[in-house]
Amino acid sequence: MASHVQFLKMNGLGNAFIVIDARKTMPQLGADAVRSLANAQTGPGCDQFITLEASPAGADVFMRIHNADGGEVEACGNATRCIGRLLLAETGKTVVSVETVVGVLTAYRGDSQDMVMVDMGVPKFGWQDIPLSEPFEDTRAIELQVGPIDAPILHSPSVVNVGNPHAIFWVKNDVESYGLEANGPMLENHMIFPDRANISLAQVHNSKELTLKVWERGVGLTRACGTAACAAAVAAHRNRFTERKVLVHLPGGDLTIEWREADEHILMTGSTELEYVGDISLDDLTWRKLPDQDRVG
Ligand SMILES: N[C@H](CCC[C@H](N)C(=O)O)C(=O)O
Repeated sequence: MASHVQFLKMNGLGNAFIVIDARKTMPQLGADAVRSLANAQTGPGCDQFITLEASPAGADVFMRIHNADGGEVEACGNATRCIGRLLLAETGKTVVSVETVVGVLTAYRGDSQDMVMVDMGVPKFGWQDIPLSEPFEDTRAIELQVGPIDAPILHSPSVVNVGNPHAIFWVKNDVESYGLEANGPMLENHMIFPDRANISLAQVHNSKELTLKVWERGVGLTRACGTAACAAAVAAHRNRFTERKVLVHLPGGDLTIEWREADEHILMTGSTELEYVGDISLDDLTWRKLPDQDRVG
């Protein structure tokens, strides 16, 4: 078995990924290795660790997603865009397919090499689909006593599943003014969320624009979260706050989200960045950036 593996350091609006292409050699990296590499103190650092594998469903690739805490999860919109960029360049096609544990997603070339649009599929709203531990018939507004951020709530929180679970708290003031870093762990692990949840604070500016701050399940605060942007855009429209197409501002940049009326699919468009190629020693997980001329593939 190879003693080293190359990786790509990529990001979608600052949402950081380490990408390993295991379609040729499958490196044995367990949860402990993921945690070590995802931690910027001990590795390159990332929010999600992405492993590319052959697709059993015949898609261009199977994308396996692990959060920085080592847990495997169902969806990652920004990573899907980054992998879409790699596949679009690798295949020369204008449309590529990415299989995940919750289905096959489609990625489309955008107006430039770094811009990618992903069809994230159809959202789910049933309380069992989120999932929630209690029955709520109207998941646009669930009753959740959460203390500190109750006060400025404009509207009870909404929950949506876009492959992964999301809760959106509608706030009146600047999303930076609620100390999400302090409230995040309590909300992520609230007993109402048996699978935990990704937590967003959303400030709606007008019918076409909102701002998000996200505490990601298994990660913490991130610069951007694609599935959160999808969930918030859908929940905002369901609450009649916005139209079906909105511009979502995140700390790392903007995403355009459209919840298409014809088929209820969510389309997410935004930029991606390939930062560098690196190399990891599988013996001791030490790593280094590779100079351009040493890149393979
Ligand atoms: N950053 C990712 C979401 C990761 C969600 C993950 N934290 C989870 O546990 O579902 C995105 O762009 O969609």
